[in-house]
Amino acid sequence: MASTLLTGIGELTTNDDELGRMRDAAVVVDGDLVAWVGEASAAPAADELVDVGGRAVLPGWVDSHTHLVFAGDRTAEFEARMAGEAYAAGGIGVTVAATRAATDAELAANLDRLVDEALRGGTTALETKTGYGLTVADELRSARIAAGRADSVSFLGAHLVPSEASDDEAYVDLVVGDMLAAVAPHVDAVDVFCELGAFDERQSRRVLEAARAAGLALRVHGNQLGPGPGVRLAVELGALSVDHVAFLDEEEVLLLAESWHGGRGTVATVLPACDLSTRMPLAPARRLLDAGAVVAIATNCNPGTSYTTSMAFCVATAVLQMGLTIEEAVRAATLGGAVALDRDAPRVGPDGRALAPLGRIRPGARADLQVLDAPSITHLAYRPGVPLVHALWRAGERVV
Ligand SMILES: N=CN[C@@H](CCC(=O)O)C(=O)O
Ligand SMILES: [Zn+2]
Repeated sequence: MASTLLTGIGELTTNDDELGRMRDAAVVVDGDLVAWVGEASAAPAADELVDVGGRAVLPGWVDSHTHLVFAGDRTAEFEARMAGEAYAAGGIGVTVAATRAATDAELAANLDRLVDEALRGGTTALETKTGYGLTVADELRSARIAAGRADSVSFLGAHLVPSEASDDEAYVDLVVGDMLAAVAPHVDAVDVFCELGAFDERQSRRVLEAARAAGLALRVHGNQLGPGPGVRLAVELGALSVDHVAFLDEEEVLLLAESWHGGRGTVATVLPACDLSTRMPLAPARRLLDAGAVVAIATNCNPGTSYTTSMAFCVATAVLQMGLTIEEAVRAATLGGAVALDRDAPRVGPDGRALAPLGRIRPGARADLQVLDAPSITHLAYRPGVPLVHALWRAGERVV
């Protein structure tokens, strides 16, 4: 692959502690990596030159929480919610029925459609989950379909106890037994919906401990619909992230912050579009940042609680309604997501291939760059709802 010099960058957000937010900058992309970052006047030569005309450049979005393997939609449920109905975990069952009835090709096509939609909106890396199959065969095909189409795949067999299960315990036995064994080769993490109406603390612990024993990373859906044990459990077991975190007391905020003292802790992932779509309180992202927690912003794209792939919408909401500065929100939606996926540093993939770090623009990082049709990242919140992706590179390849 030839090298490319991006020059004429009016504002460059690197997320790098030393490089910071630069003006009049240039970036060299070589193969799938960033090779050089610095002042435009000092840029080296490259095979190809792209002048971005004073526009802002930032890392591609890293969407660390989506549920994209599904069929059907839940428009009627959404309409009823907007007319005053409350959201309940049981709605997941509607999507489970539609997903089981779909062919592999239909599930793959829907996933491709959403990944492509996300890409056009500036998302260059994403995690997705199983969780709408809930049988060994349907979770396995969900994991297989997701693998290779997402940067990270989480097994969410513990999403809901399906209606055909004889009892909750028997279903958890299946999740930690045959289901986990079947999907493990295709996923890198295990997630659990730890919430009233889904899985309680003891059941969630069983799932997470089995995941850990299988050598997989842990994630938790926690404290979404009310106070609960999700955050404490996630921190105690060293989960990479606990997501939703809408209902937190001060102790839980501190626990999340302190999890980073002396090593890698648990990322608090906020899902602003989901909070709005379920008419729930917005997660206390400001309080979390003030306490020193590591925060990620993700879409939680799914047909029930958050049917959007737009990270830009989530960033704008975080700024306009959650009290984050634009720089904090952009960092949470790029580097924050990378940390939640444990991809903020070089890693080795399951096949032994080197995986370049995500979420920063600096030498050695994966060349995931978005060029905004705006002079600064401020426009992401200043002009909410306006599609601002002017150009996009993913792993060094120009895709927009
Ligand atoms: N909370 C659990 N799972 C999804 C909702 C899934 C659904 O309602 O279909 C979420 O993250 O919001
Ligand atoms: Zn979710």
